[in-house]
Amino acid sequence: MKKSLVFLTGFMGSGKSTIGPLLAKQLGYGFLDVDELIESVEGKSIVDIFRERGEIYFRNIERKILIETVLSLSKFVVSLGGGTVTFADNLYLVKGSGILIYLKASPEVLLQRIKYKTDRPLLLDPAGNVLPENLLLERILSLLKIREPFYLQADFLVSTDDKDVDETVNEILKKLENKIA
Ligand SMILES: Nc1ncnc2c1ncn2[C@@H]1O[C@H](COP(=O)(O)OP(=O)(O)O)[C@@H](O)[C@H]1O
Ligand SMILES: O=C(O)C1=C[C@@H](OP(=O)(O)O)[C@@H](O)[C@H](O)C1
Ligand SMILES: [Mg+2]
Repeated sequence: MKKSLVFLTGFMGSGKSTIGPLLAKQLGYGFLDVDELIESVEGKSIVDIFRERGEIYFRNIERKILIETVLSLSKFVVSLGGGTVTFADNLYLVKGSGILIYLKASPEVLLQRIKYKTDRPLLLDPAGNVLPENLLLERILSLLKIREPFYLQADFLVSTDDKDVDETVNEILKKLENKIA
């Protein structure tokens, strides 16, 4: 059966939030970024939510928004957070409602894309500072090891390492042909 909901998953920095709106425009679909919705519902940044309430609180909000708002959308591209499909049975809920695409990037490319970013609490030190490059790469490698088995359950993956944003969008469009309503 053809679906009308497209989800982007992948590690932090893989490009979900960048590619999502461009893909939606090409498909004539709406666009939603789960992290942006969480920030607007909570009235604070992801960093502040993690700092003030902790990761489990964040995961429960993320899951509630997924179930109550996101899964019933139609003709939407949804950029998930990098941890969404790794928590509880979110992966199965997502796959049951739409097409899941894994935006894959190598650890080295991820490192280059995220090394100066301060908006991802899981990549900061306990004081909230950016990690030095060697420790950041270690963090990426250890998280990827746990998470990639989840990402690999996507309907298909697109490698983004050697592509610019437009090439990535075009490859997704090609792979989605005949699969969506
Ligand atoms: N080929 C590419 N695809 C996606 N993002 C890229 C690419 N090359 C560089 N970038 C940059 O990498 C970052 C990806 O961040 P973002 O889209 O927020 O990722 P995510 O939402 O997956 O964490 C952005 O700063 C984007 O400009
Ligand atoms: O990987 C994760 O657990 C997270 C990824 C982030 O989203 P991006 O993948 O869009 O950076 C955001 O949801 C939060 O910081 C947690
Ligand atoms: Mg994002």
